[in-house]
Amino acid sequence: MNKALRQAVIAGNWKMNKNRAEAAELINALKPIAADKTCGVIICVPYTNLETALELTKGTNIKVGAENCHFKKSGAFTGEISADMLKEMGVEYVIIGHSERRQYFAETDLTVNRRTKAALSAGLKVILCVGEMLAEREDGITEDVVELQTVAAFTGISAEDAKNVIIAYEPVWAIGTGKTATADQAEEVCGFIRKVVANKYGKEIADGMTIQYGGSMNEKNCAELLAKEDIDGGLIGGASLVAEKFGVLLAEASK
Ligand SMILES: O=C(CO)COP(=O)(O)O
Repeated sequence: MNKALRQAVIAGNWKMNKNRAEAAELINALKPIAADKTCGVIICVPYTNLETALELTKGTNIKVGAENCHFKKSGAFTGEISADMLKEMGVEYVIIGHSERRQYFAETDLTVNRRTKAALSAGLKVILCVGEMLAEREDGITEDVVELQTVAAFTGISAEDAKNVIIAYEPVWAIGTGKTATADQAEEVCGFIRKVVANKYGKEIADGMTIQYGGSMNEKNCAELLAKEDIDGGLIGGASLVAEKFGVLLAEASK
Protein backbone atom coordinates (compact mmCIF):
# COMPACT_ATOMS: atom_id res chain seq x y z
CA MET A 1 0.00 0.00 0.00
CA ASN A 2 1.19 3.51 -0.70
CA LYS A 3 0.81 4.47 2.94
CA ALA A 4 3.91 2.38 3.62
CA LEU A 5 5.90 4.73 1.36
CA ARG A 6 5.18 7.70 3.59
CA GLN A 7 6.48 8.52 7.02
CA ALA A 8 3.74 9.44 9.46
CA VAL A 9 4.37 12.85 10.96
CA ILE A 10 2.90 14.17 14.19
CA ALA A 11 3.20 17.93 14.56
CA GLY A 12 2.19 19.92 17.59
CA ASN A 13 0.76 23.37 17.05
CA TRP A 14 1.15 25.12 20.36
CA LYS A 15 -0.73 28.23 19.11
CA MET A 16 -0.42 31.15 21.59
CA ASN A 17 0.49 29.02 24.59
CA LYS A 18 3.47 28.48 26.92
CA ASN A 19 5.91 31.01 28.30
CA ARG A 20 9.60 30.20 28.10
CA ALA A 21 9.79 28.26 31.35
CA GLU A 22 6.70 26.25 30.46
CA ALA A 23 8.06 25.60 26.97
CA ALA A 24 11.34 24.28 28.39
CA GLU A 25 9.47 22.04 30.83
CA LEU A 26 7.30 20.56 28.08
CA ILE A 27 10.20 19.99 25.69
CA ASN A 28 12.32 18.37 28.37
CA ALA A 29 9.43 16.04 29.19
CA LEU A 30 8.93 15.28 25.52
CA LYS A 31 12.53 14.41 24.67
CA PRO A 32 12.69 10.95 26.29
CA ILE A 33 9.16 10.16 25.11
CA ALA A 34 9.98 11.03 21.49
CA ALA A 35 13.45 9.47 21.43
CA ASP A 36 12.49 5.93 20.38
CA LYS A 37 9.63 6.87 18.05
CA THR A 38 9.93 6.27 14.31
CA CYS A 39 7.34 8.82 13.17
CA GLY A 40 8.35 12.37 12.33
CA VAL A 41 8.05 14.65 15.36
CA ILE A 42 7.60 18.40 14.97
CA ILE A 43 6.72 21.08 17.49
CA CYS A 44 5.48 24.40 16.11
CA VAL A 45 5.85 27.00 18.81
CA PRO A 46 5.28 30.74 19.28
CA TYR A 47 8.12 32.93 17.96
CA THR A 48 9.16 33.75 21.51
CA ASN A 49 9.84 30.06 22.18
CA LEU A 50 11.76 29.25 19.01
CA GLU A 51 15.18 29.87 20.48
CA THR A 52 14.44 27.75 23.55
CA ALA A 53 12.99 24.99 21.39
CA LEU A 54 15.95 24.97 19.00
CA GLU A 55 18.42 24.89 21.86
CA LEU A 56 16.68 22.13 23.81
CA THR A 57 16.01 19.88 20.80
CA LYS A 58 19.58 19.96 19.47
CA GLY A 59 20.71 16.40 18.74
CA THR A 60 17.22 14.95 19.23
CA ASN A 61 14.62 13.68 16.74
CA ILE A 62 12.29 16.61 17.51
CA LYS A 63 12.09 19.20 14.74
CA VAL A 64 11.07 22.78 15.32
CA GLY A 65 8.57 24.86 13.38
CA ALA A 66 7.05 28.34 13.53
CA GLU A 67 3.35 29.05 13.24
CA ASN A 68 3.45 31.58 10.39
CA CYS A 69 5.80 33.71 8.31
CA HIS A 70 5.52 36.76 6.09
CA PHE A 71 6.01 36.67 2.33
CA LYS A 72 8.50 39.53 2.03
CA LYS A 73 12.16 39.14 2.90
CA SER A 74 12.22 42.35 4.93
CA GLY A 75 10.59 45.76 5.04
CA ALA A 76 8.00 47.91 6.76
CA PHE A 77 5.70 45.14 8.01
CA THR A 78 5.32 45.84 11.70
CA GLY A 79 4.87 42.74 13.77
CA GLU A 80 5.75 40.28 11.02
CA ILE A 81 8.59 37.73 10.77
CA SER A 82 10.12 36.68 7.46
CA ALA A 83 10.88 33.16 6.28
CA ASP A 84 14.57 34.09 6.01
CA MET A 85 14.61 35.17 9.66
CA LEU A 86 13.24 31.77 10.67
CA LYS A 87 15.64 29.89 8.43
CA GLU A 88 18.60 31.80 9.82
CA MET A 89 17.65 30.73 13.35
CA GLY A 90 17.67 27.08 12.33
CA VAL A 91 13.90 26.61 12.16
CA GLU A 92 12.94 23.80 9.78
CA TYR A 93 9.16 24.00 9.39
CA VAL A 94 6.45 26.64 9.27
CA ILE A 95 2.67 26.32 9.43
CA ILE A 96 0.96 28.33 6.70
CA GLY A 97 -2.73 29.08 6.26
CA HIS A 98 -4.00 27.82 9.60
CA SER A 99 -7.75 28.43 9.82
CA GLU A 100 -7.24 30.71 12.83
CA ARG A 101 -5.08 32.94 10.61
CA ARG A 102 -7.70 32.78 7.87
CA GLN A 103 -10.57 33.50 10.28
CA TYR A 104 -9.08 36.10 12.61
CA PHE A 105 -6.22 37.68 10.67
CA ALA A 106 -7.65 38.07 7.18
CA GLU A 107 -5.42 35.42 5.65
CA THR A 108 -6.62 34.63 2.13
CA ASP A 109 -5.80 31.98 -0.47
CA LEU A 110 -3.60 34.61 -2.15
CA THR A 111 -1.57 35.41 0.97
CA VAL A 112 -1.35 31.71 1.81
CA ASN A 113 0.15 31.13 -1.63
CA ARG A 114 2.60 34.01 -1.23
CA ARG A 115 3.68 32.86 2.22
CA THR A 116 4.08 29.27 1.01
CA LYS A 117 6.28 30.39 -1.87
CA ALA A 118 8.37 32.60 0.40
CA ALA A 119 8.84 29.83 2.94
CA LEU A 120 9.87 27.26 0.33
CA SER A 121 12.28 29.59 -1.40
CA ALA A 122 13.87 30.37 1.97
CA GLY A 123 14.45 26.62 2.39
CA LEU A 124 11.76 26.00 5.00
CA LYS A 125 9.37 23.06 4.89
CA VAL A 126 5.70 23.99 4.99
CA ILE A 127 2.74 22.54 6.84
CA LEU A 128 -0.08 23.89 4.70
CA CYS A 129 -3.52 23.92 6.32
CA VAL A 130 -6.76 23.57 4.41
CA GLY A 131 -10.28 22.83 5.61
CA GLU A 132 -13.92 23.78 5.34
CA MET A 133 -16.17 25.70 7.73
CA LEU A 134 -19.23 24.00 9.20
CA ALA A 135 -21.65 25.87 6.90
CA GLU A 136 -19.62 24.78 3.88
CA ARG A 137 -19.78 21.15 4.93
CA GLU A 138 -23.51 21.47 5.53
CA ASP A 139 -23.90 23.02 2.07
CA GLY A 140 -22.13 20.01 0.56
CA ILE A 141 -19.21 22.04 -0.81
CA THR A 142 -16.38 20.62 1.31
CA GLU A 143 -14.51 19.25 -1.70
CA ASP A 144 -14.88 22.48 -3.68
CA VAL A 145 -13.51 24.52 -0.79
CA VAL A 146 -10.61 22.21 -0.07
CA GLU A 147 -9.73 21.90 -3.77
CA LEU A 148 -9.73 25.66 -4.24
CA GLN A 149 -7.56 26.20 -1.14
CA THR A 150 -5.11 23.49 -2.23
CA VAL A 151 -4.83 24.56 -5.86
CA ALA A 152 -4.48 28.22 -4.86
CA ALA A 153 -1.78 27.46 -2.29
CA PHE A 154 0.31 25.51 -4.83
CA THR A 155 0.00 28.04 -7.64
CA GLY A 156 3.44 28.71 -9.13
CA ILE A 157 5.15 26.07 -6.98
CA SER A 158 7.34 23.50 -8.73
CA ALA A 159 6.97 19.75 -8.25
CA GLU A 160 10.40 19.71 -6.61
CA ASP A 161 9.32 22.36 -4.06
CA ALA A 162 5.98 20.62 -3.50
CA LYS A 163 7.93 17.70 -2.01
CA ASN A 164 8.71 19.99 0.92
CA VAL A 165 5.06 20.51 1.77
CA ILE A 166 2.96 18.57 4.25
CA ILE A 167 -0.77 19.20 3.91
CA ALA A 168 -2.89 19.30 7.06
CA TYR A 169 -6.61 18.80 6.52
CA GLU A 170 -8.28 20.62 9.39
CA PRO A 171 -12.05 20.97 9.22
CA VAL A 172 -12.66 24.28 10.98
CA TRP A 173 -15.65 22.93 12.90
CA ALA A 174 -13.45 20.29 14.53
CA ILE A 175 -10.72 22.60 15.82
CA GLY A 176 -10.68 23.09 19.56
CA THR A 177 -14.30 22.01 19.77
CA GLY A 178 -13.80 18.44 20.93
CA LYS A 179 -15.78 17.50 17.85
CA THR A 180 -13.55 15.30 15.70
CA ALA A 181 -14.35 14.41 12.15
CA THR A 182 -15.11 10.70 12.06
CA ALA A 183 -12.23 8.65 10.74
CA ASP A 184 -14.26 8.02 7.57
CA GLN A 185 -14.98 11.73 7.06
CA ALA A 186 -11.33 12.62 7.57
CA GLU A 187 -10.14 9.82 5.29
CA GLU A 188 -12.54 10.84 2.55
CA VAL A 189 -11.23 14.40 2.41
CA CYS A 190 -7.56 13.44 2.84
CA GLY A 191 -7.96 11.00 -0.06
CA PHE A 192 -9.62 13.72 -2.11
CA ILE A 193 -6.76 16.14 -1.38
CA ARG A 194 -4.30 13.49 -2.58
CA LYS A 195 -6.23 13.33 -5.88
CA VAL A 196 -6.04 17.11 -6.21
CA VAL A 197 -2.27 16.93 -5.69
CA ALA A 198 -2.04 14.06 -8.21
CA ASN A 199 -3.90 16.14 -10.80
CA LYS A 200 -1.35 18.89 -10.43
CA TYR A 201 1.90 17.05 -9.82
CA GLY A 202 1.27 13.43 -10.80
CA LYS A 203 0.73 10.25 -8.82
CA GLU A 204 4.28 9.79 -7.60
CA ILE A 205 4.40 13.12 -5.79
CA ALA A 206 0.86 12.65 -4.48
CA ASP A 207 1.67 9.17 -3.18
CA GLY A 208 4.75 10.50 -1.42
CA MET A 209 3.06 13.49 0.18
CA THR A 210 2.30 13.46 3.89
CA ILE A 211 -1.32 14.46 4.48
CA GLN A 212 -2.25 14.96 8.11
CA TYR A 213 -5.57 15.29 9.84
CA GLY A 214 -6.07 17.98 12.48
CA GLY A 215 -9.01 18.95 14.68
CA SER A 216 -9.52 17.64 18.20
CA MET A 217 -7.22 14.70 17.47
CA ASN A 218 -6.08 13.29 20.77
CA GLU A 219 -4.73 10.29 22.66
CA LYS A 220 -8.14 8.64 22.63
CA ASN A 221 -9.23 8.96 19.00
CA CYS A 222 -5.85 8.88 17.22
CA ALA A 223 -5.65 5.12 16.60
CA GLU A 224 -8.72 5.02 14.39
CA LEU A 225 -7.71 8.12 12.43
CA LEU A 226 -4.08 7.09 11.94
CA ALA A 227 -5.09 3.63 10.70
CA LYS A 228 -6.66 5.15 7.59
CA GLU A 229 -4.86 4.79 4.27
CA ASP A 230 -4.68 8.48 3.40
CA ILE A 231 -4.09 9.93 6.88
CA ASP A 232 -0.35 10.17 7.46
CA GLY A 233 -0.25 11.75 10.87
CA GLY A 234 -1.77 14.70 12.64
CA LEU A 235 -1.50 18.39 13.39
CA ILE A 236 -2.31 18.57 17.05
CA GLY A 237 -3.43 21.56 19.10
CA GLY A 238 -4.63 20.95 22.66
CA ALA A 239 -3.15 17.46 23.04
CA SER A 240 0.31 18.71 22.03
CA LEU A 241 0.51 20.82 25.19
CA VAL A 242 0.72 17.80 27.50
CA ALA A 243 3.78 15.57 27.01
CA GLU A 244 2.06 12.30 27.99
CA LYS A 245 -0.86 12.90 25.62
CA PHE A 246 1.43 13.90 22.76
CA GLY A 247 3.45 10.79 23.52
CA VAL A 248 0.45 8.54 22.93
CA LEU A 249 0.01 10.11 19.50
CA LEU A 250 3.69 9.61 18.70
CA ALA A 251 3.52 5.96 19.77
CA GLU A 252 0.42 5.31 17.68
CA ALA A 253 1.92 6.96 14.59
CA SER A 254 5.09 4.88 15.02
CA LYS A 255 3.28 1.51 14.87
O1 LIG B 1 -5.85 23.61 15.00
C1 LIG B 1 -5.39 22.53 15.33
C2 LIG B 1 -4.00 22.20 15.01
O2 LIG B 1 -3.46 23.11 14.12
C3 LIG B 1 -6.19 21.54 16.08
O3 LIG B 1 -6.39 22.03 17.34
P1 LIG B 1 -7.06 21.06 18.45
O4 LIG B 1 -6.28 19.78 18.37
O5 LIG B 1 -6.90 21.80 19.73
O6 LIG B 1 -8.48 20.88 18.01
